[in-house]
Amino acid sequence: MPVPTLVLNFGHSVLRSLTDYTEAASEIYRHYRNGWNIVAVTSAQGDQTDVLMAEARRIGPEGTSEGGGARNLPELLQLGERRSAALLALALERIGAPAFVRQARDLGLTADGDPMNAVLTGLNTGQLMQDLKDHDIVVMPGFVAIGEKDRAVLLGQGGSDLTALYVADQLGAPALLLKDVDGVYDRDPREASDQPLRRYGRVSYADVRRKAGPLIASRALDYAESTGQRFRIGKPGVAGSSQVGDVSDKPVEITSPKKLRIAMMGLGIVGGGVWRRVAEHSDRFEIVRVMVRSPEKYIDQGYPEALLTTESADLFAADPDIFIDVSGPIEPALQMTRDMLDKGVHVVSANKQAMATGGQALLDLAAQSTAQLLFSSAAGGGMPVLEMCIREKGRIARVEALLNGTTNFMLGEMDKGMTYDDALTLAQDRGYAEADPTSDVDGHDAAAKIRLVSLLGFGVELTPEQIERDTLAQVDEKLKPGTILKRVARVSGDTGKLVADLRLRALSPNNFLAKADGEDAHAVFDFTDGDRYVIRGKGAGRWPTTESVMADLYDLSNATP
Ligand SMILES: NC(=O)c1ccc[n+]([C@@H]2O[C@H](COP(=O)([O-])OP(=O)(O)OC[C@H]3O[C@@H](n4cnc5c(N)ncnc54)[C@H](O)[C@@H]3O)[C@@H](O)[C@H]2O)c1
Ligand SMILES: N[C@@H](CCO)C(=O)O
Repeated sequence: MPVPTLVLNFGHSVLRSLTDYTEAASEIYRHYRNGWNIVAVTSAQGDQTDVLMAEARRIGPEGTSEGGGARNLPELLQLGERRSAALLALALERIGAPAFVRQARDLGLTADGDPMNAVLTGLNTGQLMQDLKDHDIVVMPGFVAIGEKDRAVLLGQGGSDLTALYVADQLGAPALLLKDVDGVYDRDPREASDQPLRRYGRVSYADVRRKAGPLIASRALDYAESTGQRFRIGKPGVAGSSQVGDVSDKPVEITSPKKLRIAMMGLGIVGGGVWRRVAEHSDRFEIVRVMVRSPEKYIDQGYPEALLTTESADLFAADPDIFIDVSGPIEPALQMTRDMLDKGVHVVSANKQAMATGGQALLDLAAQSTAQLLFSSAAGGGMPVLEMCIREKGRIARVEALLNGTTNFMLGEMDKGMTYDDALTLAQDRGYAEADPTSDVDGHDAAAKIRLVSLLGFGVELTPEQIERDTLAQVDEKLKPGTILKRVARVSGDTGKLVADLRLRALSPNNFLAKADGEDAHAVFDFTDGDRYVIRGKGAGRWPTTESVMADLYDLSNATP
């Protein structure tokens, strides 16, 4: 079965500053981890199109305007959307999400008529489907298509909404247009009024025109109505949205999400990343206390002394809604996780050793608690391997995966001629390795992740001793000419008999796992019905791991009334 595709459009209103591209990448990642392939269509940032237009007026022929007068104007004006696509792809790359930029020409997106207001006529859906199969996420500029004589043409005002709706329609995929409002309201939210604002769950094309004219370009709305296409309008990071179609429901008042109080343990590579990203979302989250071993070290780095503590009791006393564990050792992390769940505090953990040791008993405790236990970042870094396990449990026959970023990175560097020691030092410098990196090289780290895959994907608890493993010291004896060496985690079987190991395997260069570069993580899931899914991401590092923690935080925020 092909992976379902979702088309997202990032409008001008959500691409105002460079930071907004980070938010857009997060939005894409959250959908990707939920099992979607993504086509992300970009608008230009802020007023980029106006800036380009002003340049054209200065340099171009007399009479150059949005209405026409210069045949080469589309070549210039398309650059805003193309720049946006490249920036978004870079933001995705930073968090380790797979991303491939495609231009209208590559995808055979064609249009006819007025070069400033052209009408879309075709898309090479076969090419786009292939790109999605190969890369999972395709980023493309909106607003531009290829017209007569292979020249660029533009789609008029709000053209990227139209691009997204057209592409979604051609693929038979759902579309979500992302704006700075989380749906269609009964009046423009910018208008001052003492009446409460109400959002539509479902809203008709006619009501969108009547109540929310500036929200979506009329050409895009006309296109959807003429083809009977339903689509959603929403806001990055917010679960609620409005579905545009034939009918309207009664709009309802929406309350803003409660600001969640966070107590955190650990402020290292991952903790430092989480701190910064949470600070960018001060409307949704607030860090109220952080437990570290040596506060002086963090005060020197500029963290506020008043928030730091060495005492776990202070974290409980801070009355948090969420406990984030980004420490390394099993204890006190595991006991604190249990105690927090007992108190009804949600837990987000990156601590794979604590989660694997807690095992089924910890999951049972969480199931009895009013709070949730989320630990997506504990395995695979930014690769959503545990999400896939949870989603597909009961259907999985075998998982093959690269689950340790440090060793994958080291194998790549050693293959290029670096020594084992230098490769390990570099992995540590880049923040991939554990505090004690023997855990990475001897397979202890990957074994904990294999235990989490077994637990969530197969419902089986394995002990570390049940996982046979090769250490990285065995590289020379395993390498074969013409092959690529990877240390592959493998889990297969069923609840009756599950077999798991971690082996250095000499793979053919065509093998999907062999194509993972550097700290990349790849995983192949084979299902009992013969289906196969592959997923990718970065297996380690500050930003990919932070993104995974942030996605768990957003899930909690969106689920909290
Ligand atoms: N670095 C990565 O790429 C990555 C990826 C996924 C998961 N993880 C996991 O995330 C966690 C943190 O990793 P990191 O790379 O940030 O490690 P790090 O060594 O950079 O940071 C660990 C932090 O935990 C603190 N800490 C440890 N024990 C503590 C205790 N008892 N009380 C208070 N603070 C304590 C340390 O002082 C430090 O601030 C680990 O469990 C790791 O396995 C790391
Ligand atoms: N040290 C771990 C961090 C991610 O869990 C790795 O290299 O994979």
